Amino acid sequence: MSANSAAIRFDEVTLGYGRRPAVHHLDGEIPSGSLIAVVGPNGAGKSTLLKGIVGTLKPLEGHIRFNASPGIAYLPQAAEIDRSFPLSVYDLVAMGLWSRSGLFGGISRHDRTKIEQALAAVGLTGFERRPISTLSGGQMQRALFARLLLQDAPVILLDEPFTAIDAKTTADLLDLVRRWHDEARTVVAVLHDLDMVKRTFPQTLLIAREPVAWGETGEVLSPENLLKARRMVEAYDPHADICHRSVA
Ligand SMILES: Nc1ncnc2c1ncn2[C@@H]1O[C@H](COP(=O)(O)OP(=O)(O)OP(=O)(O)O)[C@@H](O)[C@H]1O
Repeated sequence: MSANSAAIRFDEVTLGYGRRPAVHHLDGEIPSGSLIAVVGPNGAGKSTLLKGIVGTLKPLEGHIRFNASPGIAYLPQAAEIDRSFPLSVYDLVAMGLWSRSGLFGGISRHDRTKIEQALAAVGLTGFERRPISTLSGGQMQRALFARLLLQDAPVILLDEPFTAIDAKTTADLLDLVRRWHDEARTVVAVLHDLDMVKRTFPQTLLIAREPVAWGETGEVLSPENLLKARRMVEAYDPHADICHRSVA
């Protein structure tokens, strides 16, 4: 992927449920290799945006386009992950290889080494046989990051990856995010901790059912923009139909 090309391009995208738009007037691009935070009030449409990028939600209007062969690794919000599923930590992490080896491709010696390395990278060596239902929230998030490591995708989407995660685990996992950025992967993370965003994410998209500001984090997270975003979400009509406002 070339340095300044768009990893993801939005053409006047509307995303929603049924015919109700949740995010609209999304027009712009995320350059390849970006480390970008998506922030906004509750209900602003952040998770909806990630689902649109992953493809689990088809745009009601407009198009989302990718640089050739996107390859997306996606970490949903913790609440959306079923931890009662009878799966060991090892098998959960090994699932990261499926996109390339296929479900029945078998695990080679080389794969085993990679799985062990991923477990070591997140500090879970020794947890291989543990059922995921017995992990703490932080340990589960470490296992999910190990799976992301194995997916080896050029685009990584993280939905509130550090919510209810302690400082040590957050610091360890943020190191992996920085490593992905250094490897020129495109990382898009939904976050609520604005201090963390300012410290770690050079780019930010502030969203309130539509983009409010998009660009350098320091400029985007101004008190004026944050106030505007809050007012826009509060004023949004949840029963509104698709809006065909033209983009001037
Ligand atoms: N499956 C669904 N069906 C109908 N409406 C939905 C669905 N999922 C989300 N919505 C609505 O879409 C809007 C945007 O929700 P979304 O979860 O994307 O917001 P968010 O910015 O991620 O919020 P939070 O910070 O609270 O996680 C909300 O009004 C929400 O109620």
